[in-house]
Amino acid sequence: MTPCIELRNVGKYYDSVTALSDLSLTIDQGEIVGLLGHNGAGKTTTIKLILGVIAPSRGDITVLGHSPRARQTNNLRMQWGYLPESVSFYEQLTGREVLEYFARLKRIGRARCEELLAQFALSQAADRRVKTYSKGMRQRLGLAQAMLSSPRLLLLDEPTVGLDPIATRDFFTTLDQLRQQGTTIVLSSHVLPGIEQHVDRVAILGSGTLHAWGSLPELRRDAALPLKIRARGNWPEGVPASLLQNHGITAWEQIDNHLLISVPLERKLEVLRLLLADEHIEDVEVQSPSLEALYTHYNTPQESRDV
Ligand SMILES: Nc1ncnc2c1ncn2[C@@H]1O[C@H](COP(=O)(O)OP(=O)(O)OP(=O)(O)O)[C@@H](O)[C@H]1O
Repeated sequence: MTPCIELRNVGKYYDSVTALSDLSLTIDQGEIVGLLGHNGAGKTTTIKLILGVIAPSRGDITVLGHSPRARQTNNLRMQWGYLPESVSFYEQLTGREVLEYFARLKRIGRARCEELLAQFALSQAADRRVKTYSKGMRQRLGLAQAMLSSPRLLLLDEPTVGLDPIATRDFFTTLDQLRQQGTTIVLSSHVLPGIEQHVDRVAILGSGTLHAWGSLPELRRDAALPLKIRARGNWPEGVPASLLQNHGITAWEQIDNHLLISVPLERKLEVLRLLLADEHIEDVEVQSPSLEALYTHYNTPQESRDV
């Protein structure tokens, strides 16, 4: 597959501040990539470097085969969508006027604006001034602006900030649809819930350094965090030692008629077989390490990791 974005050993320094150091990523066309990290991790810097708004201090960046700062990229950039971290608009303009203003800059017709106003539930408020919009409405207007050109590449900096749960869900549904149409999407976030099912790969950044890069199954394998198995059973005299202890499984606790077991990934099937062979078991649930657990793991210094 042709890469859409390539960063090779990219660093960005501001005097004594290292915003990003030695970042290498290859992002394929049509994938959704999450840039995750705390405040100051380097997410916005990465997005600005990909956009060509700032130049790297070292390393190389190519977007669709060109340097994002090369002159021939100007036309290509018209087909990219970008949502900055803090969206601000001309407060005196209406939502429709704002969108039409950006549409004119990108030589896009009004029909597309109407389509996006409807898609982001702003049609009814389209003739109200932006200064009367709630935070969520501004964010939705920003997203509509980013999607004006039906972009092949969409860069979104903290897109779900200010969105309520329904708007967040709708937003991710839109991203899934765009991915199906071949759009490459890079989104930065420090809000993890909700992202997991929608990203193909994540880059976990901390203090300008890449801590982890891969799909969630890859990161789960690499992190080797234990699985949680939750079983419900009806043992008349408590959980018998023969069920787990006698098999060397010690990380478990019983709360009423629930068993909470922590096992290494490679023992999953063995433990499931043991549980399913027990006549008192009524239900079994397996929980893979969540994105939150992986994020915490990779943001913990290696020497302090408890695995
Ligand atoms: N123009 C600049 N001058 C000096 N330092 C900068 C500049 N831009 C970014 N930095 C520093 O680079 C580091 C990374 O910043 P960046 O904005 O990329 O982080 P971020 O992950 O997007 O954080 P946040 O979630 O808070 O937006 C921070 O320490 C920031 O202070």
